[in-house]
Amino acid sequence: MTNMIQPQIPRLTKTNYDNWSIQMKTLLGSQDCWDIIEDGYTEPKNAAAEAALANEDKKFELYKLLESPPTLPTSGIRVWFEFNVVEKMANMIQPQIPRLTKTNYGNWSIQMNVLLGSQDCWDIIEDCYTEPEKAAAEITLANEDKKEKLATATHEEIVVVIVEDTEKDSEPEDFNSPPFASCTLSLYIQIETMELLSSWCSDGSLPESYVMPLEIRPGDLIVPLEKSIPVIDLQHNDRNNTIQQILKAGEEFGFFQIINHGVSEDLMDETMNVAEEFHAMPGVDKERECSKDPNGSCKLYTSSHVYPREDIHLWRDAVMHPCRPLDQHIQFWPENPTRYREVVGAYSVELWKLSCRILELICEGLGLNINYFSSNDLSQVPKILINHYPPCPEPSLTLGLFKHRDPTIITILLQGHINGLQVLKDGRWIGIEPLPHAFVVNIGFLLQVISNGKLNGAEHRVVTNSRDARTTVSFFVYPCDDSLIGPAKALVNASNPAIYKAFKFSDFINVSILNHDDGAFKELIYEPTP
Ligand SMILES: O=C(O)CCC(=O)C(=O)O
Ligand SMILES: [Fe+2]
Repeated sequence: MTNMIQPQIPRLTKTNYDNWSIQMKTLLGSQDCWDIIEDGYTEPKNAAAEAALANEDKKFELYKLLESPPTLPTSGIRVWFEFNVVEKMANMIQPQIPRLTKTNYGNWSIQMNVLLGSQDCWDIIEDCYTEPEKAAAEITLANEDKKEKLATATHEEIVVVIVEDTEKDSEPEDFNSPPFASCTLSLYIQIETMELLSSWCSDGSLPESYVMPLEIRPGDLIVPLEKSIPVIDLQHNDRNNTIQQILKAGEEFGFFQIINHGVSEDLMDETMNVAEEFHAMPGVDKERECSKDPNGSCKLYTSSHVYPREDIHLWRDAVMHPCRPLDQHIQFWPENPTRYREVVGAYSVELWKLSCRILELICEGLGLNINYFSSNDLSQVPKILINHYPPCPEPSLTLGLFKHRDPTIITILLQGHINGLQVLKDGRWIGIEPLPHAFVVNIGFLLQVISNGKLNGAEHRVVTNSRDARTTVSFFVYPCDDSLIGPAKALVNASNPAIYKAFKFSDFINVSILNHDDGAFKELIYEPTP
């Protein structure tokens, strides 16, 4: 990468690491790129990396590792040559990137260009990117089996090797085994592994990287399970009364539970069963089941979307995929457990109807047209997120999810029968009691903005426990990417001015995913002009 900025870069050798890294840092730092790299880079402590640094001959073995994927020390991340570095960098900026495949290079490269270009990074990457015609790249791209093995190998560390065409290189070439005859190793990066939590958590330890700073640890405090979160009966035949209850709960808590909501109890139970069965499968199988879409719409991850960027990890695994229109997405969902598509498909259809019904009630209560969402280019694209929080050896030290507001319009949660969800009310955490066959509904931050602050996209978090695994299914009601979100015009006037700026949803979601603190949200509040 640095070669394109300044061709005279020092080459990494066994003796010059410190000096080399300072120069690299200065060089890339001057292009505002170093912090992107730093997160993906770990000191070369790992045995494979050390060995390679200590012994020039070992470089050749690194190439060999890449030629024989089963021995590549990797775990769970698709790695192949420089593509993966580009993908990884893009992932840090925006997790919704398409995955490079044999057939989508043109489209992929345009999207990467836009994505990284927006961060002033593309021109740096471009020169280090090899067109897939080149032999080394072709071999990796052409062999889907190898990719599969790379993706599912379960060693502890990953070594990514960036190869560089050195035809013009004047140094003697001692790598003479095709297809690497014209390549030298210029840099290698060791990336922290992204092994699913459920693949190793039963060893009884809580690694340091899961220990939260004191101020956000849940501690040993017993949080009361509050009856005060309203439980609203949707069969109540006084529609006005139902609307008033929803608005009041949305203002005071941002959360409420609903019963008699019309979704069959059997379907709720079956959905929970397949969700649990999915997370109980071996990691390799989960990876395979979530890799059916070349554009990567079905995402399996651990902790958060941006695991490689995290200082601290969360005690959860997750799978997320879009679910509407169903016929455009269902073919990319897991086929195992065998009833996954049938059950989660039926569940998505029912939850879609339920979300429309709740939004209509809310619109009516706010004084908006009941078709506000469908008629304002806010057509919704819901996603299913299945969270899994395994039993945790030290629940007082870690979290299943950080305190956050959902970046949605609303969220409807099936939380099963295990406690864990807590909402922040007047500076105090209160637990949301699991009620059989109820749904937990919460106001998303987008609806807080649309309602101009009347409704509360409340902060919530998830704590773990040492006894029971907890699986939950969130139905996230998102607007489409290019929706413009801002206070509804009907709710704003001279005596009630807009308190939020309008923003494009896609701009917002990228920032909010990367910042689990409130920064992204605060940015959107109008500072009154003096
Ligand atoms: O798992 C839970 O209880 C809550 C999940 C949640 O807050 C989320 O997915 O945003
Ligand atoms: Fe949430």
